[in-house]
Amino acid sequence: MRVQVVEHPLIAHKLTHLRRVETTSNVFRELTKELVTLLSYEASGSIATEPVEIQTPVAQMTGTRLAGPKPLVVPILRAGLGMLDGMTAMIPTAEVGFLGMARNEETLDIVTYAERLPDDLTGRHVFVLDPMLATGGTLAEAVRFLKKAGAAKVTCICLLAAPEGIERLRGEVGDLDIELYLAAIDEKLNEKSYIVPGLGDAGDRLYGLAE
Ligand SMILES: O=P(O)(O)OC[C@H]1O[C@H](OP(=O)(O)OP(=O)(O)O)[C@H](O)[C@@H]1O
Ligand SMILES: O=c1cc[nH]c(=O)[nH]1
Ligand SMILES: [Mg+2]
Repeated sequence: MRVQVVEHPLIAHKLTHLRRVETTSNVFRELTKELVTLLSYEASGSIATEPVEIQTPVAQMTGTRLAGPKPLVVPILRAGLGMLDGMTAMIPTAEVGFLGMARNEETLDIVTYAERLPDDLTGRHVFVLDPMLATGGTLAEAVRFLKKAGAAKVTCICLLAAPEGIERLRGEVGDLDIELYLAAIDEKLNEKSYIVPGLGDAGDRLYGLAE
């Protein structure tokens, strides 16, 4: 499993603003979109391409285009939905599927309450979007599900991760062909399994419940 923290001054600046308790939902949504756009540049580095013959106004040349099958972007509802626009801005031809997953805040069990994906994922490069990798339970479950459905490669894009979550992911699905791109790895999880220092509940902050 490849793990890369994308280091860039704009990512560090925007992430700091995102974390601040006084950042309102509308600004939080805008920053999330901008951060995903920056992260997706790195995260799409291994996307498959093929040569294409084109004519410029001056000459014929061999250019490059994305190879089929189309990449599939899968936000994990709810919070992952906040990352979708930033990603499709960069890969407008991608297909989009949805996984609705929530962790029970008492037991930390993962409930998959929605699934709307293409029937056959064979050979597909899937980009999973979820801002928070805390205990890793949600992402491990999502990766297992997508791989079982035939995905050839899974690239996960998260804003923040706890070291405990990365280790769990490595232990449970690290032998599958997966990559993880992050804006930062934080210090630890607290007693409620929230990321410290983190940014709080990403879904609540995106959709106004934290204000
Ligand atoms: O790594 P884990 O310990 O599994 O926690 C991470 C999950 O928690 C959050 O979602 P949440 O369950 O709060 O659902 P929401 O997006 O609807 O708020 C987050 O968006 C991840 O999906
Ligand atoms: O810190 C955390 C952990 C899980 N989910 C969140 O939204 N935030
Ligand atoms: Mg939540």
